[in-house]
Amino acid sequence: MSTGSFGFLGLGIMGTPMAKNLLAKGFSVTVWNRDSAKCASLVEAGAKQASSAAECVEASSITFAMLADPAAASAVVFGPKGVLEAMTAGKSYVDVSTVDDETALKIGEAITAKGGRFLEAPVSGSKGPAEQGQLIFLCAGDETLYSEITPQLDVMGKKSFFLGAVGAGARMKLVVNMTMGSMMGAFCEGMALAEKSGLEQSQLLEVLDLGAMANPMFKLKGPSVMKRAFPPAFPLKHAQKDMRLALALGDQLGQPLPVSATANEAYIRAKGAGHGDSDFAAVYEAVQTKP
Ligand SMILES: NC(=O)C1=CN([C@@H]2O[C@H](COP(=O)(O)OP(=O)(O)OC[C@H]3O[C@@H](n4cnc5c(N)ncnc54)[C@H](OP(=O)(O)O)[C@@H]3O)[C@@H](O)[C@H]2O)C=CC1
Ligand SMILES: O=CCCC(=O)O
Repeated sequence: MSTGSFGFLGLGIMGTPMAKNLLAKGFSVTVWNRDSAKCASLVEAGAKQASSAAECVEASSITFAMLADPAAASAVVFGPKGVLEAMTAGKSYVDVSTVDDETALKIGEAITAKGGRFLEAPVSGSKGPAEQGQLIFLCAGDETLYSEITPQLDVMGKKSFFLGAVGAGARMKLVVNMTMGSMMGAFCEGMALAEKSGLEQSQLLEVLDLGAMANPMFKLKGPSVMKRAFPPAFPLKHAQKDMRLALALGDQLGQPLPVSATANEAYIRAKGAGHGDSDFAAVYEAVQTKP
């Protein structure tokens, strides 16, 4: 292991391009994924492949993890042949998955109890920004580690924030995604009502894009909604997980979130109807009914 050796756990829609960007800039990267087949394109791009999360941490000074949800992030750290088995003083762990603050704290405490350093760094931005190295990192935890990995964060992203103690990154990420999920729900209702009332959805998109509500998300997802084709960039099951975690945070804090709670119902309905692996714009399927 050299000081410049990086690990990457979790090679899904986001983890794969993030790890590829590190490799493309010449960093030494060892990868692991539960389904080992997903390591192939990374190995082709120059990565070494580990046979377990523990082996990946063993081979790396700093390990990034991009995992589905709190259960996955915890399983990879605390499970058999997991991160903790190889965590020692001198090693660092950067969890870029979207989880709740309780999970981030639990993981952070376990890493530091083994002598390691911990940074949570969930990202804003989706598949395209991950491929283009344009993510936004929402970091909290060990500030020295944050400063040390600035070159790597700069390869994968366009901006990084340091928000303070562990938990603040998760909370910021959940607030952002809750806002986004509600916005997408309202947008899909607008598209459905436009169609039902005899308007052209393409004209609604144009009107929205010229006014105060213009935003990259409506512009990007509008054509998908019109075609009712939802190849996953941000899987709907993860968007619903984020709504659920944000609502739980609101509940803990006594913060009413009626708009987001209602939007969450639409995501639950879309997931139940089999759209969990589609892009989150497929929430349209839960609000659209045939004319
Ligand atoms: N897609 C997006 O636009 C964005 C996603 N995020 C967040 O990033 C994280 C990853 O998202 P994304 O890449 O889209 O998701 P994917 O569903 O594409 O990838 C999920 C990853 O988690 C792994 N995983 C799931 N469960 C387990 C488990 N029990 N044990 C070990 N590994 C597991 C999967 O492994 P396997 O391949 O074996 O199933 C896979 O590597 C999520 O927290 C998501 O909310 C954040 C910003 C944007
Ligand atoms: O967590 C996913 C965020 C998707 C995005 O920011 O576009």
